[in-house]
Amino acid sequence: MTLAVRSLPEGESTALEMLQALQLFRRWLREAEAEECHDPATMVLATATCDGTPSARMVLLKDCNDRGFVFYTNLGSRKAQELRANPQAALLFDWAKAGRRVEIAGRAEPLRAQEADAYFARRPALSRIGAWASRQSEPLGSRLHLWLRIARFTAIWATGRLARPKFWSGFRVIPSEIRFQEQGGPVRLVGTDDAVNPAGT
Ligand SMILES: Cc1cc2nc3c(=O)[nH]c(=O)nc-3n(C[C@H](O)[C@H](O)[C@H](O)COP(=O)(O)O)c2cc1C
Repeated sequence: MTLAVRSLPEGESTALEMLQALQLFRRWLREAEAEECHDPATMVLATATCDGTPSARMVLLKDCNDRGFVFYTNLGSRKAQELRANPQAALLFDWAKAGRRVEIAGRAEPLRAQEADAYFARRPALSRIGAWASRQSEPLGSRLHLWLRIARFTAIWATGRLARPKFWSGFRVIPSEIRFQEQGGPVRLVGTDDAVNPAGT
């Protein structure tokens, strides 16, 4: 049973409503961090080609502020190529233990280089090496080839020169609609009176 859904269709939502929805999302994410066995920042990202052929995959949410939802990827990947051609995207968070789901639709914008640089610099060394070594969405020639690339970039990292590759960056999904769903258990209010309709709509 869906207990609470808040839908904010483009054109009908006010900026204030969207800020409240983003606040509620961050609260649910914090609560999921305490409850879920899997990483609650895991989300499904759906994209589509210009002719509407869809595709979906898991990615990790790396930031959510009042401007939207940020993830990082290889810019040669299928998802990045599709988003550059068609910025419409959908995200889905599934927090099974809490019986909560959040569905988001919006437009993906590439991050500015400075923001991606700052995030890349904060990543653990192995993740930075992985970003250089991985040719995402391309068939892996052989494991040996991948290991050789990892060894090569580990050696470069050891000299302290592993800046963000130009082919790796992030996108921010700016939401036009956020739908909150809560299932099962006792009815509980899941947001401010304005942000969420507990009766479900
Ligand atoms: C739990 C999980 C988290 C993932 N997070 C990311 C991520 O943040 N960025 C990314 O590019 N790929 C991530 N991946 C890999 C993608 O799901 C996907 O296989 C890869 O990015 C290629 O996708 P594409 O060819 O559709 O672009 C993740 C996979 C899993 C299972």
